[in-house]
Amino acid sequence: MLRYALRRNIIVTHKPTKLYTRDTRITSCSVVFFRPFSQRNTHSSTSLSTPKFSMLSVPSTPPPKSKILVLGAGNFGSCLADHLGNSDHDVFMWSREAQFVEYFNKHHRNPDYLKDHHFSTNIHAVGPEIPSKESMKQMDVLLFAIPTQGIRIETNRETLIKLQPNFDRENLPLLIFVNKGIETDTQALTLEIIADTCGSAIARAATFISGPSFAKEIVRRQPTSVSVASLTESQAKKASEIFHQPWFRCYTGSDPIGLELAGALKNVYAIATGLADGLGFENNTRAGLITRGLAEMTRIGTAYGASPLTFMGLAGVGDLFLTCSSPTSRNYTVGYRLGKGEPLEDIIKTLGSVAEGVTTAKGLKKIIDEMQVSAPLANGIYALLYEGG
Ligand SMILES: NC(=O)c1ccc[n+]([C@@H]2O[C@H](COP(=O)([O-])OP(=O)(O)OC[C@H]3O[C@@H](n4cnc5c(N)ncnc54)[C@H](O)[C@@H]3O)[C@@H](O)[C@H]2O)c1
Ligand SMILES: O=P(O)(O)OC[C@H](O)CO
Repeated sequence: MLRYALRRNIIVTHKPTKLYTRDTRITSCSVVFFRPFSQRNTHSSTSLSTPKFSMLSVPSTPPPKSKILVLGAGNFGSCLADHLGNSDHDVFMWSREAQFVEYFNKHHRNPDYLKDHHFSTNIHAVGPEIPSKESMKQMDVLLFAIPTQGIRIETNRETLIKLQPNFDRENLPLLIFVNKGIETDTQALTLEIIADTCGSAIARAATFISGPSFAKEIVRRQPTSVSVASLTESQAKKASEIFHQPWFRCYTGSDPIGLELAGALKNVYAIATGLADGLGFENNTRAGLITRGLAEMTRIGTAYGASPLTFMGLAGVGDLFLTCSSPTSRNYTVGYRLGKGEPLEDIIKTLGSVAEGVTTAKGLKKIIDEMQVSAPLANGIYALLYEGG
């Protein structure tokens, strides 16, 4: 396990508010360091610091109006842009497609996703060029809603690489990430991808939001609760205030790694429950799979250095329960259609949207093999997707 940690250069610190670099000789070091695996207790929760979760009270005065740039105009990016626009912020939504930008600004509709929804007029679409240094300087918040991994390329990494020369490093905006996945080839979480591409100072400024949150329901103002975590709790609090509304509740914590892992792993277990449903198994089976999935993701997360309690919260069991039990989930749908006998390639081609569990299952397989964690469900899903069953 230590070998794994060193290869990946990830060490979880006991003080989650700081990021350290291992080797001060590497001045431009972009590696995020956490507590050494050798100091981790992989089975017991008692030695792990408990992230502080606090219920954020609804602010008595609305948060100041922020300038927010949302990167990614898919289901989740446009749904969150809508929520923020309706919360009176000035929202800019970047898309890499010129046609989208033109269409959205004319009709306030998304031609590809959430097609029935009329979006907030506080949103202005921008692109397809990568946002300039000047425009980035004016932003209080950058919200990344781009998938971790495309079918062939690492989409989040690609965007960060292009964007990073344009950051105003003296005056960083709040950086918020909502993607839920593990990069296939590197097995990196987003916090590591940010550190790799932009450096540890920018990784320190990152905040993560995760929890049971279908875009389709958020645009209809269905009450939704999410967890918000960053290495410094003040940033998580700031992000919460920007998003918080009576129908959109944010709970802050300080276990970004646990939150990220929970969000990524639940997608793999949703493929498993979808598969069982597609094969004709009933409620007992699904409940058993969700419960064993929760045990498995907690085991993997704990071995990774995350707090097991994070998996008991909104980003863990909350999102696992949602995703594993609803056909609204794309990951569940992939599993369901596999269970009905459709080939994976056809499902991916026709799904029309990302199902991060498919690529995450591949990255996760390497992680569980190297860490030697017992994960029969994740192994089974990997075998089904990539080894012909
Ligand atoms: N949809 C939801 O309900 C939901 C909820 C919570 C979290 N998420 C997570 O948010 C992330 C985005 O999901 P989504 O539902 O919006 O996906 P989506 O498939 O609906 O949209 C993805 C968007 O990203 C854009 N994109 C893809 N590759 C890109 C690249 N290289 N550069 C720039 N843009 C690129 C696409 O053009 C598209 O607009 C995923 O990690 C997902 O797990 C989604
Ligand atoms: O449609 P899915 O399976 O990507 O799930 C969407 C969200 O992650 C649910 O919280």
